Order: sequence, then structure tokens, then C-alpha cells
Amino acid sequence: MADLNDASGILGSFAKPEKLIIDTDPGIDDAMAIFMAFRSPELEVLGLTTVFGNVLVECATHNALLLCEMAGCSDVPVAEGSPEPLKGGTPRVADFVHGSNGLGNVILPSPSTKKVEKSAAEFLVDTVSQYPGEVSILALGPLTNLAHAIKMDSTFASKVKRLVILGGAFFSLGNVNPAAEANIYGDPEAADCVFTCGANIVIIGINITTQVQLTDEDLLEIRESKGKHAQVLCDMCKFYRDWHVKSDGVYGIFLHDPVSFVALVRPDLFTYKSGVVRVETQGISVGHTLMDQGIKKWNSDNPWSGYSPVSIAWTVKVDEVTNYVKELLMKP
Ligand SMILES: O=c1[nH]c(=O)c2ncn([C@@H]3O[C@H](CO)[C@@H](O)[C@H]3O)c2[nH]1
Repeated sequence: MADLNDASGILGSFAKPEKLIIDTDPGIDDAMAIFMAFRSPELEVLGLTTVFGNVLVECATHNALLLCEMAGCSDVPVAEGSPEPLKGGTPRVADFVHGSNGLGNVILPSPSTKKVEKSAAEFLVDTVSQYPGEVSILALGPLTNLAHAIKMDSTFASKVKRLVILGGAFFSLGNVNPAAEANIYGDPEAADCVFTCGANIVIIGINITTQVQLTDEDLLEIRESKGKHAQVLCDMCKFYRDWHVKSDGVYGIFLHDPVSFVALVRPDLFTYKSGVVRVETQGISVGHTLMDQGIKKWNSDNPWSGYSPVSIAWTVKVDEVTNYVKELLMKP
């Protein structure tokens, strides 16, 4: 497994950018992470795949196309993914966090491009097969598309370079309820499938992402900067910020998706623990993520036994990650 604390592989050479697919449900903090990825020369964004989550999947696709266009990257393919969780039923959406259009109710033009014909799972499987061992995936929403890809191609997991996931709350409170974080709660069966698939996985939980915030002062500084997308992002963030005041008493925003993006490009700014992670799929704690850290030798097998370990972010260099996000958002 790659040494997560060694960033030299990705940062040492700009000669060969790392191939990346972003699986996303944009979403205001998704928009930030997507813009950040497009502004990072060490990455080559091969495509966006969309999923329900912060918004319905049709809205996620609309927003993904629009964000690509705003970034000047309208040639980047967008493949629409799952409208519902693996087991079916009405998807849970978080319009109370992101506004009814997912982008803070900011009025924006419609995209002029269209989604590709392939489904998200087909796009993931085909692209990863085209470049085995070379494509990383940044997963910012419920893990339904990835679970479909794993079920579609039994070699998918072994061919993904790195899978960096925003999801879960490790040994801390969720944000849907005390047990569960929104992305995992949105499709717990998919999350359990992905976490146990054997891929090279790094999970960034909200126990990490809630430590990294932009204050109202930071948002003002970004708005007044010459950052390429600073104005529009700050407009979107008004709605998101008001939710944080109401929900968490925070006069600012949590940087969930941007922090996960930073973990992709600057893994050295985090420490990690390795262990098997399972997801509760029933009962009052549905969506709860629980890691066996391997500290205890169990007397008998349990539902964690026999699966490959994943890495979960354990600590974060808060100031350095915050500054990394700010600098990228303020880049002209
Ligand atoms: O349902 C939600 N409730 C929240 O409080 C909340 N805060 C942020 N989010 C979104 O869900 C992911 C993190 O759990 C990110 O995509 C946030 O935008 C939330 N979703």
C-alpha cells in the first residue's frame, strides 16, 4: 500500500498528472472541491460522475455540467449516476443545507453541454479498465455509483489507484443524527460494499472535516480576492453558512469536500489509522461507520473479520489545510 505520509509521488513531479474521476453530488462544498481540482496542475480530471445526495441526481448532473463549463473545462465528460440508493426507495436529499438548486439558490445560466450516454458506473468501470492502476477517484457523495461499479466488474477495486472518500464519522457524532454522516446515511449498503471491496481506500470522516472551517472573515477575504471563482462561490456559501449558524452555531462553514480534496493531493497533511470499516445497515444506528483498529485479538470471528483494512484520516494539520484551500480559492 502507498505510504500516505509521503507526498513526493504526487507532488515531486508535475510531468505526469494523476488521473482523477470525481464522483459528486454538487452541492456547494462539492463545487469548491471541483473548482480546486480543475485548478491543480498535478491532476488530470478525466470525468465527473454524479449521484443523488445533496440534491437529486438530475440536479447533480445539471450542476456538474455547469461547474465544468464555469471552470472552462466543458470538454470533461459528465456521466449521470444513480437516482436512488442500492436497495431502492426515495433518495434523501439535503436541500436545507445547499438550497433547492444545490448551489445556494444562486441563479446561474443553464449549461450548454450534455451528459455522456454511459451511466456513471459504466464510465467508472471503462475508464479504470483503460488505465489500470492509474486512475484515482475522489468520492464526495453517497457511494452508490462505486458499489454498482464494484458489482459490475469484479476487477474494478484492484484496478483503482486510490479511492479517497468523504464519508462517515469515526468515534464522533454524525451530521444526520448522532449515529450517521450524510453520505453514508444516504446509502449504507453501498458504503459497506465499497469499504469492504479491497481497494486502496482512504476515508475522510467528518470528525476530520469539521475541524477545518472558513470563518466569516475568511469568506470575506476570499470574496475580496481576485480568485477566479471567488465571487460566485462566496455567493453560494451564504446559504451554506446560514445553515451552519443554525445547525452548529458556527459563524462560517465546514470544508467537508475541500478537505477531502486536499487529502488527495497533500496526504502528508494528515495522519491515518488502518483497520476494517463496516457500516450499520439497520436499526437506529443505520449509516454508522465503525472501525476495528486491530488493537484487540478477538476470541471469535465477527462481521469485521476477513476484510481488507482501509485507511481513515486520524489527525489533520488544520492551519495548513485551511491555508491550502484558501490559497487555491484565491488564485486568480
Ligand atoms: O444532511 C446533511 N446534514 C448536514 O448537517 C450537513 N452538513 C453538510 N452536509 C453535506 O453532506 C456532506 C458531509 O456530510 C457534504 O457533502 C456536505 O455538503 C450535510 N448534510
